[in-house]
Amino acid sequence: MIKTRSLKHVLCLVCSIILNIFFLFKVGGEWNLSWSKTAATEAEAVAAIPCSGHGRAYLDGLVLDGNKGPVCECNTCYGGPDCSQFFPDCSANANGGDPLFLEPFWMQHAASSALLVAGWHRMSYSYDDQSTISKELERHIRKLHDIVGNAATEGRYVVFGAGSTQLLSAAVYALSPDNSSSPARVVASIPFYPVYEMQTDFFQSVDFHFQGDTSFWKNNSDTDTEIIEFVTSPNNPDGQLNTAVLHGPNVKEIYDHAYYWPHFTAIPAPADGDVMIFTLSKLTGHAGSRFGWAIIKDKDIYQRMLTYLTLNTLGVSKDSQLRALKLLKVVLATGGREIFEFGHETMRKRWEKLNKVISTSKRFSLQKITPKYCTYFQQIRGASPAYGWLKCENQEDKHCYAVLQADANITGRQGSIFFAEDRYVRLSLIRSQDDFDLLLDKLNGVVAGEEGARTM
Ligand SMILES: Cc1ncc(COP(=O)(O)O)c(C=O)c1O
Repeated sequence: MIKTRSLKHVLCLVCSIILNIFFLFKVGGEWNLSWSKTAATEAEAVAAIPCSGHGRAYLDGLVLDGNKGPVCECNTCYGGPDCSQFFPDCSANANGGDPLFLEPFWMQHAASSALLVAGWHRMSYSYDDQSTISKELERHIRKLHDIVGNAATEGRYVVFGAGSTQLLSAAVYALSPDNSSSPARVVASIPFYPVYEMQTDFFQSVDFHFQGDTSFWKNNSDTDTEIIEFVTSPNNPDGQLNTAVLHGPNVKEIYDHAYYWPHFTAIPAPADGDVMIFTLSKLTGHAGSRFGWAIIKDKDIYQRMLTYLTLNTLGVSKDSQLRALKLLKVVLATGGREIFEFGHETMRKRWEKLNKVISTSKRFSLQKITPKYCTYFQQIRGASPAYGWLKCENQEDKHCYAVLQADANITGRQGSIFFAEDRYVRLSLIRSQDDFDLLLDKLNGVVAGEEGARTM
C-alpha cells in the first residue's frame, strides 16, 4: 500500500517537472516568459515615450490625470509635454556634477544593461554568507581595477557604501583616534571638494575636527596629533592628479579617486594608497544608485569602517548592488574598452571645444593639464577633465560667478565653495549634451562680445 502511494508521488513529481519544462520552453528552445512579460512590456512602453531627444520618461515618473503613462522629464531649458520647446533665455546649467554625459552610452546598451527584478528578490538584510556585501560584485570590482590598472587590490579589503559620500565619513571615523584627548585634524588642499569640510563639521565629533588647508600644516605638524589628509586625485574642481602633501608617522591619507577613470584622466600607474575611495557615480554615471566602494590595506581600519557602515545603514541596498553588478558586467564585456573610449572621447571633445572658445578670450582663462602616458590606452592622452576651473582675469571681475551670470547667463559654482578665490568658477563638463551645448553657446556669445577678443 505504502509502496504504491510513494510510486504515485514519484510519478506525479516527474509529470509536474515535464509539464514545467514544457511550459518554460517554447518550440525552438526559447524561454516562454511568464511573470516577467508584463514588466518587460511596461519598461519598453515607457522607454518609447517620445521626449524629442531633450528629456526622458521614467517608470516611476509622475502620471498626470488623463495620461496613460508617466510624463516626460525635460532637460534644462527644454519644456512642453514632449520637451520640444526650447527656452533660449534660460540660464545654462554648468553647476552640479551629475554625470549624464554617459546616458547615450547606456541608451546604446539598453538590452545588455536592462534588469528585471522579481518582487521576492533578495528580501533579506544579508547574503548567504551573513555579510551585506555581494561577493560576486566584489569580484567584478577587483577584476575591473586589474583591467584598468588604476588601483592595487591584491591582499586588500573592500567595503561598500551608499555612494562614496558615506565612505568619506566612514573613513574619517575609522582613521581617527578612539577616546583621545586630542582629536584628529582633518585637512585638504585648496581648492577642494567641500563635502570633506561639511561632513566633518556636521558630525561634531570629539575624535576629529576639520582644520582647513593642508599647506598650513606643512611646517606646523606636531607629531603628537593625528592628521587625516584628503587627497583628491584627479581633483575636483581642477582635475589635477594630486599627491599627498603631508608626511610622517602621525599622518594618514584618504585618497578620493572618484574621477580616477580613463574618461577623465590618463592612468599613469595603479593607485596604492592605504584607504582609497571609488564611486559608481563617475564610473558608469549612475549617481542615483548611490553606490561606492573603498579599498583598504589595514585590517583594523577595515573593521572600523565596517562597524560604521553597519551601524549607519546596515550595508548598501541589495537592489543597488544588483544594478551595479549588471552595469559592471557590461563594462567588463569589452575589457572596459567601449565605455572608456566613449567616455574619454566625449570628455576630450568637450574640453577641446571649451579651450577653443576660452583661448580667444582675454577676460577668462582655464586650468592647464599636461598630457600623460596612460597605461590603460597605452598611449599619451590629452586632457579630458570633468570640470573647467575658469578664472576671471580682469582686476575688476572679482566675483566670476556673478560675472558669468550677468554677462553670459551661465550658472557655474563659486570658487569660494571650494575654499578658493571667487575669481574662480567651476564649470561642470559632465552633464547632458544639451547642458554642454548651451554652456558653449553662451560662452561663445560672451567671448565674441569682448572688446579686443582674439578672432580665430
Ligand atoms: C571628489 C568627489 N568625491 C566624492 C563625490 C561623491 O560621489 P558619490 O557620493 O555620488 O559617490 C563626488 C561627487 O561629485 C566628488 O566630486
